[in-house]
Amino acid sequence: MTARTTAEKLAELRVKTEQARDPGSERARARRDAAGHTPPRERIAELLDAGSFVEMGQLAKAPGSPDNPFGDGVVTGRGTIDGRPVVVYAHDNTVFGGSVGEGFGKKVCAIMDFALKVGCPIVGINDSGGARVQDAVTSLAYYSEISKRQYPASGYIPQISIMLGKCAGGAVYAPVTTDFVVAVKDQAYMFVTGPDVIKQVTGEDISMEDLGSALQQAKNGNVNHVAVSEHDAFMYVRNLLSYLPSSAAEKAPRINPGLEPAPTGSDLELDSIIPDSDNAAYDMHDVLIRMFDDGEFIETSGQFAPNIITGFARVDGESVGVVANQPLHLSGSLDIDASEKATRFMLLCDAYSIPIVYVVDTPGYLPGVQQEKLGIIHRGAKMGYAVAASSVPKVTFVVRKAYGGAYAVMGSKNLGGDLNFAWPTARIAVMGAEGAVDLLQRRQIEEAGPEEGPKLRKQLIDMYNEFIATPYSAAERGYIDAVIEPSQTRLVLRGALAQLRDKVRNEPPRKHPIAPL
Ligand SMILES: CC(=O)SCCNC(=O)CCNC(=O)[C@H](O)C(C)(C)COP(=O)(O)OP(=O)(O)OC[C@H]1O[C@@H](n2cnc3c(N)ncnc32)[C@H](O)[C@@H]1OP(=O)(O)O
Repeated sequence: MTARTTAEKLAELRVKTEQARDPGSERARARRDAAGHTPPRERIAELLDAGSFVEMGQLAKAPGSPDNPFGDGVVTGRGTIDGRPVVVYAHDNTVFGGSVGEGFGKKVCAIMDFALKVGCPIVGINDSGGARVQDAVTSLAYYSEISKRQYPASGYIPQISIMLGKCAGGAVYAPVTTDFVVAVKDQAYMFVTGPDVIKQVTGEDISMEDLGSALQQAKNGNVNHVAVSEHDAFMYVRNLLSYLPSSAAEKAPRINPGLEPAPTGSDLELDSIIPDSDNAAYDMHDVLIRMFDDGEFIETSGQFAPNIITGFARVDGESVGVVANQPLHLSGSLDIDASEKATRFMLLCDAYSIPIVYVVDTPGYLPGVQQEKLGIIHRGAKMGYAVAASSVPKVTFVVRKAYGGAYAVMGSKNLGGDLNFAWPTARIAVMGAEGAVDLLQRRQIEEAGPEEGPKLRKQLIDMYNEFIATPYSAAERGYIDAVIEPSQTRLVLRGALAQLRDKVRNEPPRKHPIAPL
């Protein structure tokens, strides 16, 4: 064979690179274009800083046939978001349906190893049918290899999944093992097995929409955020990453510190935000946007357990995680879903050294047969575990009700809150006035007769609210550090977190604690 010239070798490289650019079959690409979906490299380009993407493994192929397409169903590489390094992969649905084969698996494992080495986030853009059926055990082996790497990555480098297509099997299990899952409405579908397999196995008829739409999966907690378009998903993830450190060895970036150092008109509005009536609802978001820098709050898992709000904001430029009750849903009570949502969020904040701010207005854990049957005892207990387990600075504001066990797990000082404040509108007690009076003074009320009984009950309720369920009995005992005017909240929080910046907690020597049942 004659030696080829340098020019010929360069030409060969150009041909291969061109073939690798969009390597799916014409039919598969036409199907993608007709669905209005974008190719993986365009998706990556939109997510990352312009021109920052450097591809790794572009010429990888599945073994077996020289005709196998380049890339093997996934595009992998590195780039930057807001100038900070990230590793990224995007499934190529036009090659074996974006399923995981040997070349694919090796590429994803290689960039995961790379991210672990340099300590930077991994963002996965998912559009895949899961394990490659024709590859049998090889694809299962590589899914396991990927999962194995998710473990050391967990809590060390942020892992984020963006769902942009119909994803099944491992292509949903791997994403839910990451820190955040973002799915696009009317485009992303997630299920362990699709409608056809379900029909075959159980005989149940269900549409793709009802089974696995982004909205459906957001309601059960599989998805943290539903985006309205691919672009929206990428912008959400860029924003989300700005609240997180590149790795647990670093701090999240401090952005625009020093904003509004004196009370503002928006602060003053907090003084009239709590309704006079105990049972009137209000939107906790209206409180939150007045507590943090620039009125910005990025919510996570908004559609799952909306009775508790979780998300990120900034205080004097520093990232904080927020856990707040939402009186608009279930009166802000804690049910199983709320407990699991808040638990996961607190442990995530703790892993990335992000302080936690609690904003409390909850009548307690949700009573009910269904909740008990589903195990609220052990599932609800997780929340207390997470508060105690989190060693990051924790600052709590009780704005209205803090009743029963929910008082304890919403960042109480007794369970590990570092600095705890209450508004004068706070009611801190074992239970609400009605319940307490009916439990303790039932006989007295009955003896007063049908005329006087209800009047006496009302008097006792008023007395309980006036003298017992107040922030002052907690302040007297040191469980509340100060009762503050609501309009002071933003600046008090700023001062509290500045004081707690160097907080350290020494852990006892052990391998790891064990979460409640
Ligand atoms: C550990 C695990 O992951 S186990 C789970 C294994 N995966 C599965 O059971 C899912 C199998 N796939 C499916 O159910 C469907 O393909 C869906 C729901 C994901 C997508 O459905 P549709 O959008 O209708 O796409 P369609 O079924 O036509 O698939 C598109 C192409 O991808 C291929 N493909 C999809 N999934 C896979 C897969 N897992 N392995 C290999 N090829 C696949 C299809 O054969 C098809 O190829 P073609 O273009 O040569 O015809």
